[in-house]
Amino acid sequence: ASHDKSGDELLSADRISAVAAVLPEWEFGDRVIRRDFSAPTFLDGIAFVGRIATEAENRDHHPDIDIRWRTVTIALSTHSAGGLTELDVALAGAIDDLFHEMFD
Ligand SMILES: C[C@H](O)[C@H](O)[C@H]1CNC2=NC(N)=NC(=O)C2=N1
Repeated sequence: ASHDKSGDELLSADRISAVAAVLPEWEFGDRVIRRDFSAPTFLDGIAFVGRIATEAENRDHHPDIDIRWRTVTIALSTHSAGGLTELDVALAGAIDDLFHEMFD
């Protein structure tokens, strides 16, 4: 599983600043990152969430998901570490790629 020792180390402050530069659309909170995605339609949003779910299962790393009509809000944190780890960074990038692949 991806939650072995290497994936569960909390990101350093330097690493968080570097990550913020490569994930500009994501909002960095204390211990969590969050992004709102605006899908073309409600059903597109649901399909997007379906793809995210498969990606999350494949990685054994799961986002918190909120769906309000066409807006899908994704929040990522590593619960077992109590904050942000490389697992969150990797999944955020994969979700950004999915969104572009589906709707660009
Ligand atoms: C047993 C399983 O590996 C763990 O419960 C995983 C599942 N998915 C997870 N997802 C997230 N976001 N944080 C975790 O700590 C986590 N733990």
